[in-house]
Amino acid sequence: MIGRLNHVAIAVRDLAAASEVYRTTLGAEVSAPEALPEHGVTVVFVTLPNTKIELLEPLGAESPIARFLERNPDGGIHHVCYEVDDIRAARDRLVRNGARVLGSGEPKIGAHGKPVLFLHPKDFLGTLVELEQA
Ligand SMILES: CC[C@@H](C(=O)O)C(=O)SCCNC(=O)CCNC(=O)[C@H](O)C(C)(C)COP(=O)(O)OP(=O)(O)OC[C@H]1O[C@@H](n2cnc3c(N)ncnc32)[C@H](O)[C@@H]1OP(=O)(O)O
Ligand SMILES: [Co+2]
Repeated sequence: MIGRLNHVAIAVRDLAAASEVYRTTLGAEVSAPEALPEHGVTVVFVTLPNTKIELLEPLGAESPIARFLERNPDGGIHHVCYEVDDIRAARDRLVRNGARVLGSGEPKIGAHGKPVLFLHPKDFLGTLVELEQA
């Protein structure tokens, strides 16, 4: 069911400093920051030849990454995102198999303008999983 690895997300406290690490120290192409209030994050994407790295900074009091950063003050890998051909069919199959879909269960539009869903980390080996419509 899952296809390509779309991105690996890293939660950070300071997006400008994190972007500089990827741009200058690692020599990568880093996008301009984009605020996504509906997701409670500001994001930049690092483009790699085979996938992307998503750097996330909390946005707003209700950010879903706030507690993660309290537990991991230096930042850390927050989620992996896999592409699926049909996100609603994937969700229905996962729910039938007992996985927990986070939030309302309805896909939201993600950072690439495509529908996304999140799956509970406790159901996937301690890793938060994002699904994105291919
Ligand atoms: C940029 C837009 C979009 C895109 O298009 O790419 C994005 O990526 S948005 C990214 C941010 N959005 C989300 O993460 C939405 C889904 N996330 C959530 O709903 C919450 O973050 C969460 C997964 C429910 C966790 O919320 P939190 O407040 O941290 O809950 P708890 O403190 O109760 O944690 C419960 C339990 O789960 C462990 N946990 C939490 N986060 C992670 C994580 N990222 N990876 C692995 N494990 C995680 C946490 O440690 C708790 O475990 P125990 O202590 O053992 O109970
Ligand atoms: Co993501």
